[in-house]
Amino acid sequence: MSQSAIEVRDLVKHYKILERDAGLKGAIKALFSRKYRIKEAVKGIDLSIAPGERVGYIGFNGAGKSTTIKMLAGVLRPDAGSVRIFGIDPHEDRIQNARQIGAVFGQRTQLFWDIPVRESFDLLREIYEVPRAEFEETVAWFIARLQLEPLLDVPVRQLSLGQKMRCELAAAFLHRPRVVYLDEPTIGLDIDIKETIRAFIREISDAWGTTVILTTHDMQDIEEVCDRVIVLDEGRIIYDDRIETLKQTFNNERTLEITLDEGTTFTIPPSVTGLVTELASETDTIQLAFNHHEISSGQLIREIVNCNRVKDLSVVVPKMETLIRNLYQPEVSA
Ligand SMILES: Nc1ncnc2c1ncn2[C@@H]1O[C@H](COP(=O)(O)OP(=O)(O)OP(=O)(O)O)[C@@H](O)[C@H]1O
Repeated sequence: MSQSAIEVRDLVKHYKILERDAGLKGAIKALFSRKYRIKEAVKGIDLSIAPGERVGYIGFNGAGKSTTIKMLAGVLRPDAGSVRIFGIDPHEDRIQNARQIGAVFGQRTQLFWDIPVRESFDLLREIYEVPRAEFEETVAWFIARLQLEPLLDVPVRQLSLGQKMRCELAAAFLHRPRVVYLDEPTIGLDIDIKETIRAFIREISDAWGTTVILTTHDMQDIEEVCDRVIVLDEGRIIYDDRIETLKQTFNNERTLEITLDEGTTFTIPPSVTGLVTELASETDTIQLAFNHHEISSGQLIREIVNCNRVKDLSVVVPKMETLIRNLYQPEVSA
C-alpha cells in the first residue's frame, strides 16, 4: 500500500487552565493556591489522508480543529497518540517537517511585515533553498493566478486583508510543499477574491498533487475545494466521508417553507405526522424537513393547505450547510 500523506492514531490534547475567582482578590488568591481545570480539546482522533486529497476539516467553534492542525503542523506536542506526515513526526523533526509543509494560519504571517512582498518571497526561497529556476517559474504562475503584480513592491503591512491573503497563499505554496494547512483562508473576503483563492488551491493541488487540509466555516469553500469532509464535534470525529457521499445521503431531503396568514397558528395534519420534522420556526414562518421519496412535495402541500391558512409556500433543496447541521442533529433527517 502506498504511504499516507497524514497518518494519525489516537491523538489526544488536553489544556491545563488556571482557575481563579473574579477580580483582584481572585488574582491574588490564585498566586498562592493554584487550581487547574483540564480541558480535553482533542479526545482520540484517527486519520488517514492520502497524498493529493483535499480535506475539509470542519466543526463548530471550540470543536478542536485548530488544536488538531497545530499538532499536525508540529506546533503543539500531543499528550497521547501519534502523528506522521509522510512518515515524519512533525513535533520531533520540526525542521525536516517544515520543508514538506506550508500553512496559512489566521492572524500569523509568514511574510515579513516591513519589506515588499517580492523580497519576502526571495527570503522564503533562501530559507527553503528552492532552486532559482523552479522559484521563478512558481512565482510567475502565482502572480498570474492570484493577480499579484501590483502588490509585489508594496510592504506587507500596507496590504488590505484580501491582498495579504493572496500573498500568504503564494508564500505557503512557494516551496512546493507536499502538505498545506489552510485555516479560514477566505474569511472576511469579497466573493470574487474567495473564488480566486478557491480556484488557486484546486489548480495547484491538482498540478502538484498537494495534500490540502482546509478548516473553514464557509461551506462554499468545502464544496468548491474539497473532495472529502471530516466533521469534528467536541474533540471527536463524528463524520468522515466523500463530499459526494454526504450529498447523496441527504439527496432526498427537502424543506417546505410555509408562511402563515398573520395571527394564525400552525397545525401539522395527522396524515403527515411521522413524515415531516419541524425545524426551527419563527412566528409566522414554519420550516418542515421531509424526504421527497416518502411523501411528494405536491401531496405534502395539499395536506398542509387543507389544515392551515397559508400565505406563501416554497420547497427548498437543502444547502451543504444544512446537510452538515443535520449531522449534528440526526433526528432532523430521520
Ligand atoms: N491555549 C489554550 N488554552 C486553553 N484552552 C484552549 C487553548 N486553545 C484552545 N483551547 C480550548 O480547546 C477547545 C478547542 O479549541 P480549538 O481552538 O482547537 O477549537 P476550533 O474548533 O479551532 O474552534 P474555532 O472554530 O473557534 O477556531 C476550546 O474549548 C478552546 O477553548
